[in-house]
Amino acid sequence: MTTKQILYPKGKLWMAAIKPPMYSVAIMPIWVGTTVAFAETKIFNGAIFSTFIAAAILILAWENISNDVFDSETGIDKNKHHSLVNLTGKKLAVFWLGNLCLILGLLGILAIAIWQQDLTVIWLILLCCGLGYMYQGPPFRLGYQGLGEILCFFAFGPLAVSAAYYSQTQTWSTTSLLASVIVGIVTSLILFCSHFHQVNDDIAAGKRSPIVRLGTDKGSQLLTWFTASIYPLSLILVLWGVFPAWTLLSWLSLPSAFKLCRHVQQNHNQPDKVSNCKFIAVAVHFWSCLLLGVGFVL
Ligand SMILES: C/C(=C\COP(=O)(O)OP(=O)(O)O)CCC[C@H](C)CCC[C@H](C)CCCC(C)C
Ligand SMILES: O=C(O)C1=CC(=O)c2ccccc2C1=O
Repeated sequence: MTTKQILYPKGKLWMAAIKPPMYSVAIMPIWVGTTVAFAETKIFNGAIFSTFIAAAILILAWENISNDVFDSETGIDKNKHHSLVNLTGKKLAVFWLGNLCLILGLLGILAIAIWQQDLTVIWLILLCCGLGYMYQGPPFRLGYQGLGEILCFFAFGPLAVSAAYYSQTQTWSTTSLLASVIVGIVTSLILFCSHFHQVNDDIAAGKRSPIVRLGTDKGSQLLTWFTASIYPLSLILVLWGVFPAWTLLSWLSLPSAFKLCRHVQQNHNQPDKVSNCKFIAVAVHFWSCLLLGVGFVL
């Protein structure tokens, strides 16, 4: 048994590599776009919804698998034992597994486009994939410049939510666009949180993540402001009559939001303690988006 295996049980490393909780990030834009479409038009196509969810999961799998491949080339993942490339030692196989996921995911989206006899959805999702590639792939690697959160906001927010809305209705909606701002913000919070414990590795590999740029203290303050922003935003939209009152159910994510901000404020400069904050952010994302969608359906 190697030292690595003694310190990190293989099963746990594989779970960390596959990141099951992260896949709610792919599901929620489709959920929110579809529920807004149902609220406004009473249209719901279950086959399109389930195909879109499966395709979104496959596309996010591609993003994560290829992230391990591209990061293995810059040396940034040399201490990341749960990188698929480090776990298997088979970079090429991992690369093609990622590509297979992408092809299958895009075939799902193509099926929706053919169903609709309209290529709009596929163009929107190709744009999302382009942003995903630019985040990590050469020659762009925009995540290394600290631009990942902006790409993440547009990919999982306006683009993915509008694509889901369009896949049901073949029209556009201002309400869906406004809901997508909330989805985009909470998704970017997850990415922002993922940098706190990686500052040293990021600096060593030349990655200027927002936390490397700002420092962990200012980063924890910014996190609090952005996390807090989604609650008054949804309240204003309800008071303006844009969102139904039931969407305030998303405020039930407040306990997770408080936990996230408190945890990061207390531990921002202690990598071992702050490393789990990404998963608290996933809980904020999950509950706020799930309940926002429920609020549109009720
Ligand atoms: C792979 C992502 C983050 C991991 O970043 P990092 O390298 O810091 O992580 P490790 O420490 O684990 O190595 C997420 C990046 C998100 C990206 C900016 C945008 C992705 C767009 C998706 C491809 C779009 C999916 C659309 C779907 C919902 C239809
Ligand atoms: O592994 C990660 O850190 C992330 C993976 C991922 O798919 C994702 C998607 C959207 C926002 C953030 C993240 C991650 O942080």
